[in-house]
Amino acid sequence: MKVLVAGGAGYIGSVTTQLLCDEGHEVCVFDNGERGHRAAVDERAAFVQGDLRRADEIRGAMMEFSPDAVMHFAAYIEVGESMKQPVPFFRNNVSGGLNLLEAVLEAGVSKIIFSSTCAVYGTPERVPMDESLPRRPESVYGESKLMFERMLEWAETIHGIEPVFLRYFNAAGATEKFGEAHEPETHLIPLVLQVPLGRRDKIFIFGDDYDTPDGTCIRDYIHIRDLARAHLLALNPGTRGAFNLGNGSGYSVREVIETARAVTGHPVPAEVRPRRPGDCVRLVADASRARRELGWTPEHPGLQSIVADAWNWHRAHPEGYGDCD
Ligand SMILES: NC(=O)c1ccc[n+]([C@@H]2O[C@H](COP(=O)([O-])OP(=O)(O)OC[C@H]3O[C@@H](n4cnc5c(N)ncnc54)[C@H](O)[C@@H]3O)[C@@H](O)[C@H]2O)c1
Ligand SMILES: O=c1ccn([C@@H]2O[C@H](COP(=O)(O)OP(=O)(O)O[C@H]3O[C@H](CO)[C@H](O)[C@H](O)[C@H]3O)[C@@H](O)[C@H]2O)c(=O)[nH]1
Repeated sequence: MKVLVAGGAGYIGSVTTQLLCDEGHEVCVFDNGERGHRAAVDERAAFVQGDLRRADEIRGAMMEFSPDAVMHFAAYIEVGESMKQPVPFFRNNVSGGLNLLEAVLEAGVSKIIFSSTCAVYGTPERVPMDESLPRRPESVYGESKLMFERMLEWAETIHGIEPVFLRYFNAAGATEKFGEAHEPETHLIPLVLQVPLGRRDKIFIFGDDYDTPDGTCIRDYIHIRDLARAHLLALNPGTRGAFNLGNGSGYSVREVIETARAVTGHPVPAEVRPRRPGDCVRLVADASRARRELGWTPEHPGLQSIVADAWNWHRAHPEGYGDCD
């Protein structure tokens, strides 16, 4: 298939592009390079530098490439930043998304696979979390993702497109070629690994007084290879709707740090700091629907292998992609 990957120079988009190319799909990455890296675009894919907030740029790329399907990763992603700067988030994630949707409809593409998030649920009423939970985001980031889900739902009703919402839990890990290089980095696993890399002295634990066995927050870390595979499965005709993507196992912040110690052989000093505003105590996926309807089974569910893959990539790329953006 011909697949246009918006945001394909970023962390999850780069690995998905790699897997699409491995499977023989023809890929065009559309990315403005603001938060991604040219070096993260698989050399087998075409690359168009463009910004979703410029309707003509995405329309031009869509018309020129004429894809069978679109994958939409391009967004601002950091919850804390969204609570300080809501307007740029809505501008990018909602208005940029709308430009993409308009171009999709104009080009007659029916399949769009959207990178959504467990943040659309807000604090869950129950854990593990399935797709029937109410969507009540508690951040601008989550709200912006929900707004785009709703736009796609209306486009499905009115225009008959086939939207797929893949609601990721915590993306982690790497392939040999591509890994996580956000600037600034806020995610736990790459930050922990910066300690053995000699780039920071210690890791801060944001709160150890939560109602969990060791007092620290629990997350469901999912390997990006598994996330990328879900995108390929979602290309199947007829697949539509929302799918939670996680392993269904929760690990605490302390368990992640312990795992990093075991993987790297470094003592990784840790210091407890106050809670980070907006953190939920426990987010764990019930991904039964993805297993049942996509035929998706995570192949790298163990935290140890997720952290080991991230560590191998960071060791090989201590400066990330080295483009210092
Ligand atoms: N990383 C996670 O744990 C996680 C969890 C849940 C959902 N998600 C979602 O997955 C998607 C990918 O996340 P990621 O970690 O790979 O993020 P990322 O920042 O690494 O990648 C996003 C890419 O989109 C590009 N981009 C952003 N705005 C753009 C625009 N207006 N026009 C063109 N390109 C633009 C950036 O340059 C970057 O290459 C995001 O939509 C994010 O909300 C991520
Ligand atoms: O230096 C750090 C960094 C993180 N944490 C803790 O580690 C856990 C995981 O934090 P991350 O920042 O790695 O991930 P989040 O769960 O906050 O964020 C994830 O889920 C969000 C939605 O809730 C967004 O989708 C986001 O992009 C995605 O990575 C949290 O309890 C956080 O407080 C620390 O203790 N120290």
